[in-house]
Parts: sequence; structure tokens; C-alpha cells
Amino acid sequence: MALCQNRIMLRWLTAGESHGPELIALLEGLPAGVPVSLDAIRADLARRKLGYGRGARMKFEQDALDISGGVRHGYSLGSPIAVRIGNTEWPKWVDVMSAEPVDAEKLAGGRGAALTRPRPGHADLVGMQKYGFDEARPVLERASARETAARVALGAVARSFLEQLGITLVSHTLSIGPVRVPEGSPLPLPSDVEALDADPLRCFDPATSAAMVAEVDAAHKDGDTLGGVVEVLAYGLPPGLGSHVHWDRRLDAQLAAALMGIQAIKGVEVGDGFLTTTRRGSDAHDELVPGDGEISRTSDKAGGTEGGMSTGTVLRVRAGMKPIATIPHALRTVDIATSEAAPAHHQRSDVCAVPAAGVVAEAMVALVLANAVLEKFGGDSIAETSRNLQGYLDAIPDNLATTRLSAPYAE
Ligand SMILES: Cc1cc2nc3c(=O)[nH]c(=O)nc-3n(C[C@H](O)[C@H](O)[C@H](O)COP(=O)(O)O)c2cc1C
Ligand SMILES: C=C(O[C@@H]1CC(C(=O)O)=C[C@@H](OP(=O)(O)O)[C@H]1O)C(=O)O
Repeated sequence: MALCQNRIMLRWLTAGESHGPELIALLEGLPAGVPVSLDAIRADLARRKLGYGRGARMKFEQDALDISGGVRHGYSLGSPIAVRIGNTEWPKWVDVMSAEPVDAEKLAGGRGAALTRPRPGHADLVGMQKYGFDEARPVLERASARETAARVALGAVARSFLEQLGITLVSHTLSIGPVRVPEGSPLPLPSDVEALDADPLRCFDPATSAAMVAEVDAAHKDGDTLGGVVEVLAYGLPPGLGSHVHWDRRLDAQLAAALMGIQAIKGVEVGDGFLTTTRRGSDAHDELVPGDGEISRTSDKAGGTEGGMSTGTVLRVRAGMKPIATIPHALRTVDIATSEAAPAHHQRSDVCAVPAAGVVAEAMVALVLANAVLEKFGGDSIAETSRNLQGYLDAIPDNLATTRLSAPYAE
């Protein structure tokens, strides 16, 4: 949900635990007439499972998708869209996650055993303190990034809405641990998405991707885990989404909050972000030059926003993910049942989930941009939103018109 307190146009909520029967997601405020295809959502759910270094669960668990409201014959109705994603692992967890009380002997040992050795870096310990639990299961079930499947499903719908307006998103992996795509590498275009999804790490640079695979192998061998950085690009945005007039109307602030709301994301950059802080002002900004009937920017260091508003160039945001906290070579912790030192609990986990985080980041950016579009242009049907957008673009006076794609990225 966008940060904006008083002008939320698009609302979204998810529910469900990692090993519960299903995830539920609701999207409210989408205009009518947006194509919503179960196959397209399934394709995005499959993309979220991709990535070299994902754990065993990704191989055997299927996302059983169903839409139970808001869509008819492949198009949105304008009513709330309700999505269900069944966890096919559920039969193994019926007792452990039952909504009804369960006899204690059914939970003794195995999956139902109390998790009293909290993992440093996960939500376990502070969640127990805050919610008054004596073991980590009730905390980790909702902290788990299994929930991101629900957000990706809604993000696929938001992406379809944006695509109707000529706005296309691309996400890719910039770094895994210390291995990084060289600075200044070309940005992937919408036409590169298929190739990106085929890459083991969703990295656009083949040599870097090969080095990333080696890095994941090395971490796996050492019983360790890795983080990294993903980037999301949005092509085709109009200028003027978001606003400079108040903190919670700023598009960059809304994007940062949405990205930071993804499990394990610890840093967000817009455009060149922290690199810009090392430059002098004369080298930090995108100069404006007269173009062929339109004003052009000479570069895109800002990453597509100025003053909290989209500039109409390529939006470029990054999210930095910390290494996975469930580490085979377990970290030190305290068993809260005995107050003795102990290794943190570990059953299985991802070695690296950065490529998946890129797909989740893309979904979050899609939802924030869809909200920003609806805030600016409104519309109860996609035709009305589209008309309003075109009317706004047509009304920008010639002497203020800017080139939508800055030179290096234009297709
Ligand atoms: C796609 C994805 C997959 C993840 N997989 C795991 C995992 O297998 N094991 C784990 O401990 N954490 C995993 N995490 C991260 C935890 O969910 C996260 O660290 C935890 O909820 C605590 O939140 P925090 O890191 O933001 O403090 C994953 C995160 C994402 C985005
Ligand atoms: C299930 C998913 O991710 C899970 C996210 C996660 C965590 O702690 O965040 C821990 C792992 O779950 P488990 O402990 O059951 O193996 C991941 O597999 C998924 O992304 O669909």
C-alpha cells in the first residue's frame, strides 16, 4: 500500500502463513477492463521461484493459483480482486498449522517441535518478545518470504494495468556478494526480459553471471549464504507521477518504503544513489539541452525522479538484500528453553534468494507506480485512465516537453 495517507487509490493486503493452507491477496481500486490472466500471474509466480541458490522447497512446492473475485472472462471488473495461492506442502503441516487446537502429543518431535533456538538475523527472537510466544514457529511462519508469492501475484495484475498505458518494467540482478556487474554496463530493455529469466541469476552480463554462479557454489560448499543488489527499471513513465509538495506524496519515498518492506532488504537507492554522494555537484546532475523540438537530459544519474516526481525518463531503483539468516553453518544463539548457548535452528534454506527478490521488487514497484498513475489520472475503466493520461501529455506546452527516454536507453 502506498505511503500516502489520504490519497490511497490502490490498496493491497496479503494474509497467510508460510506452511498454512494458502496465501490470500486482495487488490482494491483497479479500474475495470484491465486484462487479468491466470497464466500471466502463474508465469510471474514461476519467475519468483527462479534463481541459482534457491532451496529445496522451491523444487517441490507448487503455487496453486485461483482468482475468487474481481475478474470476469479475463478482465478486471473494477471490484476488489481476490487471489488464492494454495501451499501444496500443506498436507505435511496440517497439525502444526491447524487453526483448531491440536493435542500436544501430535506436535511432539518432528515438525511440531518447539523452535527455541532463535536465528540471529531472522524475526525469531524479537517476534517472541513482542508477541509473547515461547518459541519461534508463530513468528517465522509470517516473517517468511513465502508471503512474497502473494505480492508477486498482485504485482502481475498491476503490471498488466501499466502495460496498457505503455509502461513496462524490467528487473535484474546487479550483484551477488562481492561479484558485481561492471559500473556503466548497458541497462536491459523490455525486450531482454526473456533472456534475463533464462539466466541462472537473472543477470544481464554473461561473464558476471558465471562469476556469480561460482560465488553461490563456494558459499554453498562452505555452508554459508549470500545477499546482493537488484535493480528495477520502468520504461515509458509520463513525467509528473508523485509530487514535491509533501513527503508522503514523493514517488521516491513511496518506492523506497515499498522496496524496504520486502523481507531482508536493507538498503534502497534511486538512480546512482550513494555513488552520487561521491561526485561534485557539477558532475552529479542530468543537464538539460535543447533537442529536436523537445528538451533532452544528457544523462540519467538521477534515475528518473526529480523533486519526488517521475521525470519521464527511465525510472531506476535498487534494493540491497542481506545474506539469508538461516545458515547451515549455524550462528551462535541462546536456547531460550535452557538459557544455554546453542547453535541457531536450521532445517533447510536458500543459499541465495537475490534473483527472486528482484521479481518481488518488480512487483512492489508495479504496485506503487499503478497507485501513482491512478492518483494522477484516476479512471474507473482502463479506457478512461488512458484518455486522461493522453490528455495530460497533449496539454504539456511545447516549450516544456521533454524526451521520454534519455539517449542511452532509447530503443
Ligand atoms: C525471496 C526471498 C527468499 C528468502 N528466503 C529465505 C530463506 O530461505 N531463509 C531465511 O532465513 N531467510 C530468507 N529470506 C529472508 C527472511 O525472510 C528475512 O530475513 C526475515 O523475514 C527477517 O526480516 P529482515 O531480514 O528484513 O530483518 C528470504 C527473503 C526473500 C525476499
Ligand atoms: C517458501 C518460500 O521461501 C521461504 C522463505 C523463508 C524465509 O525464512 O523467508 C524460508 C524458506 O522456507 P522453509 O524454511 O520452509 O524452507 C524459504 O523456502 C517461498 O519463497 O515460496
